[in-house]
Amino acid sequence: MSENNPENQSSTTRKQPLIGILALQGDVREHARAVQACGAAVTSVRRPSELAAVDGLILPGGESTTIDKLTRIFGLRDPLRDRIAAGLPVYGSCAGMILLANEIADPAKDRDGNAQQTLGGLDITVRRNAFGRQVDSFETALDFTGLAPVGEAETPVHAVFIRAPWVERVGASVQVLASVEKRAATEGATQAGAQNDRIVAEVRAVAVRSQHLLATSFHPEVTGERRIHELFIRMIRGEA
Ligand SMILES: NC(=O)CC[C@H](N)C(=O)O
Repeated sequence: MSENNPENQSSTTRKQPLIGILALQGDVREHARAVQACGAAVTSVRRPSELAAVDGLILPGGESTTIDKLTRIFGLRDPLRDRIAAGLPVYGSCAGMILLANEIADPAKDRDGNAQQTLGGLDITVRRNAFGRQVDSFETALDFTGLAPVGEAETPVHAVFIRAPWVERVGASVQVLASVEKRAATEGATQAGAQNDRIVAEVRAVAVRSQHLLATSFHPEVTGERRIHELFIRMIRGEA
């Protein structure tokens, strides 16, 4: 069988997958650059017909309340929910993670008291802007499961968090790929009294996967980190 004959190759290896970036608001260009750097084809998605053409979709970081509203204005909410439910591989970063979550612990409400909606699909509960005021934005080296080729050591991901959510609950089907420690030393421990002072750390999930859905609280697209996008492309190809 000739490797060069396209008919002899499976549909996933015959061509590079076409990856759509939901381009309503947020850091669309950064994701597009990251996808291109991984050698995959990329296109903007603003219409149902554009959504129908893609093999995988990225929900960028930005403002989840705005993206939520715009999906409805652009007639994309139901098509997005339908394709996610039908198994479309989707990667959401930051606001994109919020949009993929089945539940938001603290949804924003508009003037009429309507809570923001998500697209859902990923059985997690997220808390928006979760890391608190002092550390609204921060960078850290993060251990991330499953990025290194088999047999090679994992090396940390340089992760940038910008008013990021964390994951408070994961369903049974959801795998945690990375977590951070939230040090609750200063306020909590001092209040408990000097004798009992100790450093306590809460561990919070910041990268999760469930089958065809991948989400990170942080932004690999802004640091030149390509391994998360590569993982997503392998998921689309059925290789991860
Ligand atoms: N960098 C981001 O995507 C921030 C997410 C934003 N805090 C939200 O709730 O949508």
